[in-house]
Amino acid sequence: MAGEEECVALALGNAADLEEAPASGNDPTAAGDEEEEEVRNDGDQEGRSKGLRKCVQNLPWYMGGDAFKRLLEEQDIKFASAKKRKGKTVGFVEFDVAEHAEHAKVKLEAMTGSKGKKPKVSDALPRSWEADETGNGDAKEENAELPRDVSEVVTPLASQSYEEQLREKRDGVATVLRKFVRHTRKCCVHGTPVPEWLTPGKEKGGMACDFEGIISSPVVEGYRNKCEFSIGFSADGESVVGFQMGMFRKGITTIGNPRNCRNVSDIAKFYAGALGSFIRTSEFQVWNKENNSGFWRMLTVREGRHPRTCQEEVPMVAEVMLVVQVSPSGIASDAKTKEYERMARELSSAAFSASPPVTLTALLVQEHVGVSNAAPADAPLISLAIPGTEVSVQYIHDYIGDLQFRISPTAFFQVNSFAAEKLYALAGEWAGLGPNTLLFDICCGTGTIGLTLARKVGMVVGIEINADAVTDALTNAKLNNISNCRFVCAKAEDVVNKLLNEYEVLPEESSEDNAMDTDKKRFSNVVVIVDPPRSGLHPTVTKALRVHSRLKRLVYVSCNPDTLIANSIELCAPSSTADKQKNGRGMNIKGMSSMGYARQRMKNMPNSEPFKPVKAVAVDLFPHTHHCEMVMLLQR
Ligand SMILES: C[S@@+](CC[C@H](N)C(=O)[O-])C[C@H]1O[C@@H](n2cnc3c(N)ncnc32)[C@H](O)[C@@H]1O
Repeated sequence: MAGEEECVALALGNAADLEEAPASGNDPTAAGDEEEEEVRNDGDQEGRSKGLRKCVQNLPWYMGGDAFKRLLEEQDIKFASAKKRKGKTVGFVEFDVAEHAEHAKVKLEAMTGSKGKKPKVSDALPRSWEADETGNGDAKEENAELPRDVSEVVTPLASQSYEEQLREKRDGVATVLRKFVRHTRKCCVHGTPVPEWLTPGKEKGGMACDFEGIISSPVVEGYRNKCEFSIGFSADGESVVGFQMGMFRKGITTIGNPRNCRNVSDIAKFYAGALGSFIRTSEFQVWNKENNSGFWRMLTVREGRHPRTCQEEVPMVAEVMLVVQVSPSGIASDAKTKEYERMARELSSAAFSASPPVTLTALLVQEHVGVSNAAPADAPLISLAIPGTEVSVQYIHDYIGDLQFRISPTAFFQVNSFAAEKLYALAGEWAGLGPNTLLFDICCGTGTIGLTLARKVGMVVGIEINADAVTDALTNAKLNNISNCRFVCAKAEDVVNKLLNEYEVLPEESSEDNAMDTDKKRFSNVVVIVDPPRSGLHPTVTKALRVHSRLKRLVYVSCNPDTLIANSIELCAPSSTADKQKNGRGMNIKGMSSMGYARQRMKNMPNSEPFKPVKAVAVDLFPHTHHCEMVMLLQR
């Protein structure tokens, strides 16, 4: 999933969701696996509701240490917290006296903020239960930035017909295919010959290749098989399980009830409600994003379908996994354990007494103390016994076509299984596979793409960074009696070059009867399918693919058309005759778009035969949102 952005819209709050398009109003920058830094003043937080709380964007991060704190102290400013994500910094500061607030605002705005931008000081969005105390009137009325319902944030296209949504996404992908031409042409400097595809005629509409439009999702309501809910305060100050009402970096921390979100399933809504009811009886606090305190942080609901319910309007769900993320610091171990057991009893009782009863297959707690909800893949997972069931498991199963897939809590799986079937079938068709093909599935997750195509090829080599996903992929091969797959747990950038060169690929004409010989590692052709996270492929991977001359066919699948095009510039731009830059030195990438950066990286690309874009298509995996998957075939 592909997924995940930094796309315009808002993302789910977990690292896994970097790879997929968002379902929630969490800050996309919060979803990343990027480094985060925190400055926190653990001092007096009392009285914050009646003080003057300000949100500072573009905080001068270089002052994040002592100098900034000193300035704040001089002004008698209470510094709640600040976070740095992807170079953007947001802080919350609080004053007792309006005069101090004005004075500090002037001082802060006179500084140079992060990335050279001016700090912007605005009122932190008041929450309605604070309104009376601050004398600001009804916070909800005043706060034009806060949407009326979280569904406006999570499913911004929901008010349009599905046809209109598809048109909008199709046009968006057509636009990036035009940008592809413009940016790649800019790489043709110093007399570099311009390939024909860079001067597309009118029939191509200025696009780099044939564009086959958009494939619709077979299911458009409640299609998500995975939802990551934040736990926090609603606008009324109630503890709630739902989605963030806007971006944290805009000062929005309020959580909205997901009841009107059309992409969320009834089961996910049911469990968000059930956990919400439970935490309102808990002595432990919900997570407060402004000062990074509290216990209950997130709920992930994952669903696996019954076999053979594919393409039905309402998916029949056979298995459900719940992962509740908590921040356990400072809580005694036995108090925690008791609360986990109480939660297991409450959730299972709610599920079994619902009419009709709701499935519950696996219940886990993820303990994570970091600032962002994006827990590392190895954050401790505690499996809870579900009362009334004999065994506790840590995974669920879903189906792609007639293959069964085991899915572990942190493993990626496309969130719209029905539409994913269409996506994988198309990728396989375009890959032009045969019995002598060696297929690389780069960023393979639980092995979905490789395993669904394994019977058409000689051998599949999958590469995946998440160890649990690789264990799932190996299990999935066995579950489906597939024996010609190898799955390697590694960063693709660390192993792709070595793996590509490990197998002998003989040209078709010289191939003998035994050209496909997995023991001797000989094949007659090699094909690569890549399906990276939203950030795209690492430059080492694009370089390895480009310089591997035996690779003639590459299918790129992505939930982020921008990074797909950026990587395709590196794969398809003609080699320049100009001197190569050394190690990217001298590059000033500040504020550069992904495509601009790709053009810069082209300057380091060794001379090699470029690929040519042949055709592209969009596949709508995320109805009601701005997102879609894109597939492009590159050949040479
Ligand atoms: C969009 S998902 C695609 C997964 C799979 N193809 C599917 O459709 O289910 C991207 C996958 O890339 C993996 N990933 C992220 N960075 C990676 C890297 N540097 N090397 C290898 N895999 C990576 C993620 O863990 C995730 O499973």
